[in-house]
Amino acid sequence: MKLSQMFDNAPDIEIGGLCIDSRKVKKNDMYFCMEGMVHDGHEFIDEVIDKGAVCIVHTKPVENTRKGVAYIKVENVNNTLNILASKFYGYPSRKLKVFGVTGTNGKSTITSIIKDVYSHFEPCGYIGTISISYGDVVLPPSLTTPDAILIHKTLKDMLDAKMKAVALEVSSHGLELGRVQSVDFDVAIFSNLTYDHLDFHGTIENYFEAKKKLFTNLKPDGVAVLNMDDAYFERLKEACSARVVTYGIEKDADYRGSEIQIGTDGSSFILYHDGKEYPVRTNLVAMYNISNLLAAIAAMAESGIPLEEILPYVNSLTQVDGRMERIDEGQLFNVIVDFAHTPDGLEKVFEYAKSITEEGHAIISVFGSAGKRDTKKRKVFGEIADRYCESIILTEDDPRDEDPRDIANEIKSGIEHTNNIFIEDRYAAIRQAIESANVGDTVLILGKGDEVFMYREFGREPWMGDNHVARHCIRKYCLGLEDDEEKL
Ligand SMILES: CC(=O)N[C@H]1[C@@H](OP(=O)(O)OP(=O)(O)OC[C@H]2O[C@@H](n3ccc(=O)[nH]c3=O)[C@H](O)[C@@H]2O)O[C@H](CO)[C@@H](O)[C@@H]1O[C@H](C)C(=O)N[C@@H](C)C(=O)N[C@H](CCC(=O)O)C(=O)O
Ligand SMILES: Nc1ncnc2c1ncn2[C@@H]1O[C@H](COP(=O)(O)OP(=O)(O)OP(=O)(O)O)[C@@H](O)[C@H]1O
Repeated sequence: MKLSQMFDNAPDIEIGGLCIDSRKVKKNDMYFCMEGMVHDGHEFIDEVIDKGAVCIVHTKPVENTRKGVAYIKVENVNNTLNILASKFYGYPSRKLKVFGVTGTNGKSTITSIIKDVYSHFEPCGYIGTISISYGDVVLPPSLTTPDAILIHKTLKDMLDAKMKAVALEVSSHGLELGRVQSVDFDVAIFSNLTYDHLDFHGTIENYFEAKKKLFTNLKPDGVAVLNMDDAYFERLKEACSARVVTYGIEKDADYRGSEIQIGTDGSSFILYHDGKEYPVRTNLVAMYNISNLLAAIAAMAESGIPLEEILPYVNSLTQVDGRMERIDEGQLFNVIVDFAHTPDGLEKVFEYAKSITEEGHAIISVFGSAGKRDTKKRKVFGEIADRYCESIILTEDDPRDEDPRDIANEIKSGIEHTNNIFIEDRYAAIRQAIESANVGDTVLILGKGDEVFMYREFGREPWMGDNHVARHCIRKYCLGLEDDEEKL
């Protein structure tokens, strides 16, 4: 695209690509000087020109301008980036049905359900914590919500691959840092808001204000799908200029789940909508997943897919890796791997574990808490686990440059009654939990979900994955089966 098509009175330079990171700049790129928390993009102007950038978008004065390079001074680099990223890739979000999901917990689950079910009607892609995926393409995730350039580029690639819709996870960081400003959302879904990310947002009020942006920026003919059971429902509803549709379990929502039966391998409930009753059977378990499912059902139904056609598919949903993932190798106790890493997530998973563990049997949990992230939640994790568990094994979870033992001690400060030990090595901790389980017990391995890396002081190190380790330990140490450790 020519620079003159982007800005009035700009020279006719051909722009090959857009870039916000000097380390990734290519010849003929346009570089946007973003001011971040650590660096100021203006620092890298010379470097990017040396690498072949032909246009610099900036706010601060630039000394030593160079011939053959266009300098575009703007009021706000991020706003310009968002407008141009969408334009450069041909406004792809306007041509796709875009489902945006935000909330503290449940984003990956709700988007995965939408991608899974909606794909039976029209090809649907996914962008989020787990991956970027569409058609046969599965790419590793960048961030939960990537930067504006990657989002619009990916949406264009999805269009080229004949996708008609996309389910996009929208994190509070993504909203606060303006990564989705020019995404044309059709449906905005809210799961819940509880304590998280206060290291970044400072206060829960700021955190709410960030989440709210998805709804205040929603186009008037869009649909906001809101959780009526959540404490922030009323405030969010007031902030919406688009049509609001509600879902819930406790309140009389537009899509209401009731008479809910939760089992170990599936659940059932009655869906009440528009004066009609629909019996629903799903392979999802845990009460919070019924809420996630209702959100996804409401979003798809409001997009024009009849409920009668959606519901048959919710009993064979693809397992979302590491989210309430049941590990069953034929052992006589429950093993669940889950991504719970917020107080509310932990509480909900323990509630479910309690509901499936008969009186007289134990809940054994293995978890830690991430280094250099939201340190206040550590003690709270201890307090929650203390209320539900018979045994707690504290271990490493993305320690970064903190000592996992110190993190464990902070968690320990919330544990008053329950037996607990610290085993630094996560593999050894999982093995210990599995070897100590008796018939009828429930082992919960929490915090890392499907992640196959561990953040240490030097960066990411490969991690075998909680689900693989759990499966291996059950086979090897409980069932006495041969298990190829190479496969881990
Ligand atoms: C807190 C946060 O979100 N930080 C994001 C932010 O970083 P920053 O402000 O520190 O950027 P910076 O390093 O100061 O750099 C400023 C600018 O200079 C550029 N730069 C920097 C260095 C250099 O050598 N050359 C260069 O051009 C950078 O590309 C950037 O454009 O802008 C960067 C560029 O877009 C992001 O990569 C970075 O995400 C970091 C990696 C991150 O870990 N973010 C996490 C916390 C995040 O966003 N998480 C949410 C989900 C959270 C959840 O729900 O769990 C997500 O959506 O993934
Ligand atoms: N509706 C919900 N209410 C409370 N907790 C939930 C809910 N849905 C999921 N969880 C918990 O949160 C964990 C993460 O779920 P999920 O990945 O769907 O959320 P997320 O919002 O995408 O989180 P992240 O962005 O950190 O990946 C689950 O493993 C579960 O423990």
